Amino acid sequence: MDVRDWGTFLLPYEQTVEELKVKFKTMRSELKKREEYTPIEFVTGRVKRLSSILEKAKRLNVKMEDLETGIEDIAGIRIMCQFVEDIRRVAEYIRARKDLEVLYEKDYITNYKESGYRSFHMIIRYPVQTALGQKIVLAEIQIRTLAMNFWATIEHSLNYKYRESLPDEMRVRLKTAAEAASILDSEMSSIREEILEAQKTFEENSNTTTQLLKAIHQLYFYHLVNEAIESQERFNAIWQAQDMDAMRELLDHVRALLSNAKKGSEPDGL
Ligand SMILES: Nc1nc2c(ncn2[C@@H]2O[C@H](COP(=O)(O)OP(=O)(O)OP(=O)(O)O)[C@@H](O)[C@H]2O)c(=O)[nH]1
Ligand SMILES: Nc1ncnc2c1ncn2[C@@H]1O[C@H](COP(=O)(O)OP(=O)(O)OP(=O)(O)O)[C@@H](O)[C@H]1O
Repeated sequence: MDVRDWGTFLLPYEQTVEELKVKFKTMRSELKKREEYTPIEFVTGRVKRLSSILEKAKRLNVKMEDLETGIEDIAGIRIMCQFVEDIRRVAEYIRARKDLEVLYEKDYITNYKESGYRSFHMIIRYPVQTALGQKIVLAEIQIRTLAMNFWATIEHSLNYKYRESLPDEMRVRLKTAAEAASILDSEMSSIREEILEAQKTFEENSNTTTQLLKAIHQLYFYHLVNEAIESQERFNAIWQAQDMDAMRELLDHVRALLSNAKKGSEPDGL
């Protein structure tokens, strides 16, 4: 292949990387709007450099005419997540998509590599629409946490610097660093559960408070002015003490008053 042929060979891969980046960045903003929390922190992508494709083809004994099937990561994107749990969720979203097909997965989180490398990989078939019609290309999606990414980026640069001859001592220290990154991820996961729990309790408490204030307001409509004033005063005291059990009790009490009043007469203005 001459230089011009390489340019056209890489075109569908460039298009694939651009499209996949847009799709997963869009997924990030959509999930943020829908659920206020997104498992995707950020997305990157790259087309493998020519020298790297040729070096890999040589290493894996892939013939030039078999590059499209023999090298699966010419197009690659990387999805970074805050927590390990998010990786499984993102993988589920990818499996459910109709615009790509997952060929196979490599779980380097459960089965981390000898180097200490951790990530979840998916090799996909992606149909890209070119001027000459549809072309199906292979692409790699790497999903990892911020800590895994930090480790892999440093390790990649060190390996690049030392080529094949990374000193043994360095290799061992990198492995230990990978363990440390994994512990960091576990720590963050346990904090995540606490945060989610706190958010849930906060939401429930805030719902009770809102319902109680609405119910007290309704007492006026039923001319239960004394009860409304008394409930408001009790609410103020409970609010000061942040006693949620008392808040729920008061809500039940006010609801009972309202239900009795409703049996009697229709409120003014309702
Ligand atoms: N930094 C770092 N990245 C790795 C390591 N192992 C795998 N990767 C990344 O994951 C990609 C796919 O790795 P593998 O699943 O081993 O894929 P492969 O195509 O069979 O083999 P290689 O790409 O030669 O490693 C690599 O191209 C790297 O981007 C590692 O030990 N360190
Ligand atoms: N799927 C991917 N998404 C985003 N960036 C990637 C992806 N795979 C590799 N990269 C990054 O692209 C750059 C070039 O990597 P390159 O493809 O040459 O090597 P590699 O994937 O690490 O190795 P290999 O040749 O063994 O596949 C590196 O910074 C690497 O971290």
